[in-house]
Amino acid sequence: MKIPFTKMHGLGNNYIYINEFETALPEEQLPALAVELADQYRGIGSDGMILIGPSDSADVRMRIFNNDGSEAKNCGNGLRCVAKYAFERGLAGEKTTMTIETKSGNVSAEVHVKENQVRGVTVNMGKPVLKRSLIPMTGSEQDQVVDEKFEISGETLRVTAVSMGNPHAVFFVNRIEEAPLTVLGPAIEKDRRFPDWVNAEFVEVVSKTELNFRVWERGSGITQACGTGACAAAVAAVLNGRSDRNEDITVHLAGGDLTIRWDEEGEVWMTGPAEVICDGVYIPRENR
Ligand SMILES: N[C@@H](CCC[C@H](N)C(=O)O)C(=O)O
Repeated sequence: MKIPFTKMHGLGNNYIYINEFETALPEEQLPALAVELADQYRGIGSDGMILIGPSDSADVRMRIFNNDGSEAKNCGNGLRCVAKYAFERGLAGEKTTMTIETKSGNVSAEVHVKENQVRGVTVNMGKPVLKRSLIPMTGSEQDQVVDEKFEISGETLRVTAVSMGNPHAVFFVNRIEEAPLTVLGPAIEKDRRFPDWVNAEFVEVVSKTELNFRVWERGSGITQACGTGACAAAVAAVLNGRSDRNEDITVHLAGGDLTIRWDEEGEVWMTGPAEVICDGVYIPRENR
């Protein structure tokens, strides 16, 4: 068996995309395939695998697997890449605004096209979920987790928790260079207070409209960018009075910038790039 694929990235957050309109993959093999593809030595190398397939409720469906094989419910950088792929390969007709089904609900994405190529994508990421039990996070009965004391590995931090369909723990730091990504990232990710584990984000507030950002992703470790994480960071900045609602916030990630806005109606908007790296055909290990 050979698997046609496209490698794409959004700000360096790269996944192997497989078109399920053309290629059927056995459900039980998906986690292992994600791990195999992501292996930079014997696979292709990536932060994980994303499937683009038919949907009953939207133009296309996205499924995302991290590089440890776990399946997540949402992926911001993935959504922009899926929109670009669907537009350029005619999966959503000629629509420049399309709907995408995810495991956390449907979203809409608008592609910005120049000379028949998608140069950027704006996604309405929907409303953030702030209720503690839905993040999910254990703890006191407090309804929302905003600037809450969080002790871990002998350090005392303060956490704001936001779900963008997937869970995020946001920690503000004074200087992004000092973000304890490798020291505390793995411990936060699997901390028992987050029953589904969590993506850990460190954020420096440069100004009300500018944030520096670094991420330790659940299931993938350090990545160059996390779209849902950038949305969570902007929401957390507003909840902590460090940014304003309805204002564009530029989030500087390791791989580049995203523009995030949490509007008056409660919707979070994300705008940023998406790029194709290459198309290819993968030969699974067992078939070599
Ligand atoms: N990189 C993604 C998020 C991917 C899933 C995440 N690691 C999780 O397990 O929730 C993004 O751009 O949002």
